[in-house]
Amino acid sequence: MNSTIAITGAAGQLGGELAKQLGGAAASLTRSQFDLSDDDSIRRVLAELRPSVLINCAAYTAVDMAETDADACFRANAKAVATMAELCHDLNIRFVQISTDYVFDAYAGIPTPLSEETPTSPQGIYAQSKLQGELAAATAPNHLIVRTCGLYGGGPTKRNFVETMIRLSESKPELRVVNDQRCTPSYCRDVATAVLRLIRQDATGLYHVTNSESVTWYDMAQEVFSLTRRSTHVHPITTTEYGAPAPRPAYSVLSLNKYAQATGQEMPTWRDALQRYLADRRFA
Ligand SMILES: NC(=O)C1=CN([C@@H]2O[C@H](COP(=O)(O)OP(=O)(O)OC[C@H]3O[C@@H](n4cnc5c(N)ncnc54)[C@H](OP(=O)(O)O)[C@@H]3O)[C@@H](O)[C@H]2O)C=CC1
Ligand SMILES: Cc1cn([C@H]2C[C@H](O)[C@@H](COP(=O)(O)OP(=O)(O)O[C@H]3O[C@@H](C)C(=O)[C@@H](O)[C@H]3O)O2)c(=O)[nH]c1=O
Repeated sequence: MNSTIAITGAAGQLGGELAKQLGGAAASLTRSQFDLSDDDSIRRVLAELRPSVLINCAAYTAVDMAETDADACFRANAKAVATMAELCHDLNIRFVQISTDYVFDAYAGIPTPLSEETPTSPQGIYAQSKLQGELAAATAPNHLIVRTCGLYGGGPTKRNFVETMIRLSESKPELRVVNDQRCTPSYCRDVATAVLRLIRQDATGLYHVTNSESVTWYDMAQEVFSLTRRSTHVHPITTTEYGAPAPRPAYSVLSLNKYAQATGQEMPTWRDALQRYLADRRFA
């Protein structure tokens, strides 16, 4: 086995950022090289590559489309993860699986940041497939599962809330954005740095890693337009009014205490991260 860190989904937001930060130490695998729907390709690539670490950033991430595409979503986000976990067991590879805040939903009483011990309650197809992927990943003896939220990064060609807001504002003077979902949208650069820190510390088990503090998507949209000096008017609406196909958590702010205790590091705030992303993007 060599010291290579293999990254799947390398053409995606987080995979691309990890590849950038790892440089030559990374074996970056895109969909054409590592297809989650093809077990044989997964087995062949990992047997040939024999990396020391496999970071799986590849996933079916189209949350709303998943509601009517369950088979493909579960094949990518659960079945393929089980295959990877089995191979990581057999080939003694450290398995790093990325998961989501959407595994949470209902909460009772006053919302407080959700810890790694908080019971999960995934509602939509995507969310359920990601929790099944966590359970599969945990069968690998040496596994690290990182839940994150609201990823953005990689510049204007990537699909995420920040880029969607910027793109829509170019053709619409007014937008309607939900104000009843609170979470912590996170800059891929900060999440990638934190994931690599956990890997270097030989951390195992489940960790929450997002930027810090929390915001509603409505307030996030407002901040995007304030920082980009756009006059787009944002109307606060409810999740019901928005009417997206997939259910989403009303509150999925993740507690970062376990990460802070393990690394001695505090994550940058979502506001600081957004400012840096938009500054970096201007020159992207
Ligand atoms: N985006 C977010 O807001 C959040 C994401 N996550 C999780 O983080 C991880 C990374 O997400 P993110 O970087 O945003 O995702 P992206 O959607 O940016 O990238 C996902 C990558 O996976 C690849 N992919 C999709 N389907 C397959 C498949 N069947 N076989 C091989 N590759 C495939 C895509 O390839 P291609 O480029 O060819 O389409 C893409 O490059 C995922 O596990 C996701 O569930 C967790 C919380 C929030
Ligand atoms: C584009 C848009 C979205 N919204 C709402 C929909 C949704 O509730 C919220 C976020 O919208 P998006 O569709 O951009 O993001 P969404 O696909 O919900 O993002 C999710 O991606 C997956 C992969 C994850 O794992 C989650 O952590 C989360 O980041 O904002 C509006 O209210 N108005 C809008 O114009």
